[in-house]
Amino acid sequence: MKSAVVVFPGSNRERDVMKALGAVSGAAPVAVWHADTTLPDVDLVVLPGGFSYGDYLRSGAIAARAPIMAAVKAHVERGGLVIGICNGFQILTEAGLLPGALMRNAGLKFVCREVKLQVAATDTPFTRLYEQGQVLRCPVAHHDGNYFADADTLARLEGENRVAFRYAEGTNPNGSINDIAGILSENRRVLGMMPHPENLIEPLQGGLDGRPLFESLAAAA
Ligand SMILES: NC(=O)CC[C@H](N)C(=O)O
Repeated sequence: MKSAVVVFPGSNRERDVMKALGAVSGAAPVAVWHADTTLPDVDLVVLPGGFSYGDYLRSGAIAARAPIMAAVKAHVERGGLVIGICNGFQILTEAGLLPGALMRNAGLKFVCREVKLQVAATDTPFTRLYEQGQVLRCPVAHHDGNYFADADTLARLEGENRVAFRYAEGTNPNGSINDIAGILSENRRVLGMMPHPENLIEPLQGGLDGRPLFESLAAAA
């Protein structure tokens, strides 16, 4: 699987996700700078976690207008795979590539802890190696993770089975509507999620629950 990881000023999880992709797929991802205007020929584009442009204006709002994003949109239009993790999810909603918005956490505090995630959809290139309903451990670290969408959008997401992950067992850390932790685009090739699967891919990190996501991608591409 060929992949590119977009680095913005203030990204801080790009190394984690590059390591996860390299370890699972055997191919080192290419780092692409936000000011670049073209992507290399890749199957997967990753928008990593962090604090792009210092989270000024709104988390992800400035990054969504960075020069590289036109190439990311063209990649999506070609049916390419994209995953946005945490700040990457915020960037995808701000860019209009996924519906809804990530608001300030309901508790108005930054949360950095482990949650439980339930796999809500397995017919996706990101989750096919999980079991439907499987509960995973996964870390979160954010202040703007409170997913919101209007009633029509929510009905559509639920009706089209586009919720990939939900917070499980009362662990919703941010007030997200319907316990939504991650959603898919209409063609199921773009995933945005707040938790960090790249931080549970080897025993040294305390678990392997994030690994099947990267293995699913490696098998899909
Ligand atoms: N870990 C992250 O990607 C943080 C995301 C975002 N900047 C927030 O705090 O909401």
